[in-house]
Amino acid sequence: MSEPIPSPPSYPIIGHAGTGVYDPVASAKSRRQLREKYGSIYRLNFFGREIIFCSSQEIVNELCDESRFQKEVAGGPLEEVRNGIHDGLFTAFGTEENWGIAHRVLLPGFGPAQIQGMFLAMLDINAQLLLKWERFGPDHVITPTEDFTRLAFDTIALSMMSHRFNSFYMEEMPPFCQAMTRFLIESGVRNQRPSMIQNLMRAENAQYEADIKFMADVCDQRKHSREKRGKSLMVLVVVQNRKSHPTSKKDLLTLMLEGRDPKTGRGMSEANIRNNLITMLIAGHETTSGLLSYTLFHLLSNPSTYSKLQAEVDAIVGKDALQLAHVPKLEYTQAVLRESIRLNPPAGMISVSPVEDTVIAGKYAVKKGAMLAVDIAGLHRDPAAWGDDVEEFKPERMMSPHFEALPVIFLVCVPPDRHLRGFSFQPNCWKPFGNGSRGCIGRPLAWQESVMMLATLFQHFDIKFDDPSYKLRVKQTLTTKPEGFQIRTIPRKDAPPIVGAGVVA
Ligand code: HEM
Repeated sequence: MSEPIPSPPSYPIIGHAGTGVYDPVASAKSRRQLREKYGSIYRLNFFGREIIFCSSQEIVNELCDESRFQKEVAGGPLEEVRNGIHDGLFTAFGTEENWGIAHRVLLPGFGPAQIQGMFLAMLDINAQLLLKWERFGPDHVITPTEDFTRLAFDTIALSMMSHRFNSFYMEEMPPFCQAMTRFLIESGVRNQRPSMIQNLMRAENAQYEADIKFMADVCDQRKHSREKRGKSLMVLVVVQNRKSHPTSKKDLLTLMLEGRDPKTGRGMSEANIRNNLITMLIAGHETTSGLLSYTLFHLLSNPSTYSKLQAEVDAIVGKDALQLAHVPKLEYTQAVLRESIRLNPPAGMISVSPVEDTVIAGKYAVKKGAMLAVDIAGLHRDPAAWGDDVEEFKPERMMSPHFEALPVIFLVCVPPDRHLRGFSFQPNCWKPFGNGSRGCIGRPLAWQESVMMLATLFQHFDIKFDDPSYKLRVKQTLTTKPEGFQIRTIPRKDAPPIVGAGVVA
C-alpha cells in the first residue's frame, strides 16, 4: 500500500505559493528548513502544480536511474529560463531533437585533450585576476565573488570561443552578467506566479524581455551603434567575426559552426548555436564563481585546511610558473574543492520525472510526468551516506586512501586524467554536477580552471577575511553564491612573477 508524501499545510487554489513556505528568491534556505521539518521527502503545491522534493541518498539513487526517470524542464524554473535560451543544452526537453544533435556535436569539445588544450587561455585570464589583486594591494577590500565571476565568464569566452570580453578592465560587472542575474531571478519568481498576475506586471515583463533581448543580441551589428555594440554580449558578433575570419583553431565555436552529428549527419542550426553560446555563459560562469567563492570561504574559516593547501601548492608548484603537469598532482587542493562543493553546491537542485507511473522508496506512488526535485544540498548532508560529521568541512574525506577505498560510481573521464574524474562514495551521494546524460558537460573545464585558480592564488597571496566575524550568507539566482563575503590579499614575500600566457584571441 502506498503512503502519502508529507506536506506542510496549504491553502485552497494557491497551495503553498506566496505563503512564505517556499521563498523563490531564497529557495535553498527554504529547502533546508523544510527538510529539517518534514524529512527527506515532502511535497509542495503551487497553484495546483505539485513538486516532490527528495534529499536522501536512498531516494536520489533511485531517481538517478535514467531508465525510470528523465530530466524535467516543464513546470519548474527551467521552463522560465527556457524563455531566454530555448533549446540550448541546459533547457532543452528530453524529446527535443536539437538536444541530441548539440550534445553529440559538442561532447568531443569537452574531452581531456581539449580541456588540457585550454590551459594557456585559462592561465591568461587567471593572471588578469592575480595582477588586479596584486596591484590593489593589501589595504584594498576585495569581493572575490565578483572577480571570480569575471574569471569564469572571460575563461569560457576565451577558451571556448577565442573571444575576449575583457571584464577585468570594466569597473562595473559586465552588462551580460547584470542582465543574466536579473533574468534568472525573475525566472525563479515567475515560476510561482499564475499567468494572470504575470500579465499585469508590465514593468517586470518589459525588463525581462529587454534582458533576454540583450543577452541574445538579436539586433545585429547594423542596428547597433558602435558604442552599444561594445557593451553588448555580441553573441552574433562572435559568430560573425569567426565567419569572416576563419581560423584553424579547433575550439568549441568551430565545433558549433562546422561539427556534424555522427548519428544524423546534421549540423547545429544558427538559432541553436546562439542558444548554446548563451547557455555556456549562463551555465558556466555563476556556478564556477560560486564554487571558488565558497571554497575560499571554507578555507578561511578552517585555518588548518588553509595551511595544508598552501603547503601543497608550495611543495608541488613552488616558485615555478604553474604547468599543466602540476594540476593532477594537487590532490589536497582537489579534495578541498570536492568538499566545498559538497557543502555548498552552487546548483542546488535538479528536476526529474518518472517515464511511467512508479513507486519510490518502496512506498510512495508517483505518476508519470510528476515533478521530482533533487535537493542536492540536502543529499550532500545525508548522514546515512556521509556520517555524523556532515556539517564539518573535512577535505580529508575526499582524499586517498579513504577515497580509493570507497566504490567509485561514475567517472567523468578515463584515466590517466585522474584529476578530471567525478567521484561518488555511496551510489549517487555526490551530485554537484547533475546526473547521467543530462549531467554537466562543462565540469572538466570548471574543474581545471578552479584547481588552477586556487593554486596560483595561494602561490601568490596570503588571504584573510576583511571582517573576521563574517558568517556565511547566501545570495541566490538560479545558483547560489556567498553574499557580503569580502577579503584582503597580502602578496607573499618572494612570490614568483605573475605569468599570463599572452594568448592572442
Ligand atoms: C562548478 C561549476 C559547475 C557546476 C556546479 C555545474 C552544475 C551543473 C548541473 C547540476 C547541471 C545539471 C542541470 C540539470 O540537470 O538541470 C549542469 C548542466 C550543464 N552545465 Fe554545468 N556546472 C558547472 C560548470 C559548467 C561550465 C563551466 C559549463 C560550460 C562551459 C557548463 C555547462 C553546462 C551545460 C551546457 C549543462 C546542460 C547539459 C545537458 O543537459 O546536456 N557547466 N551543470
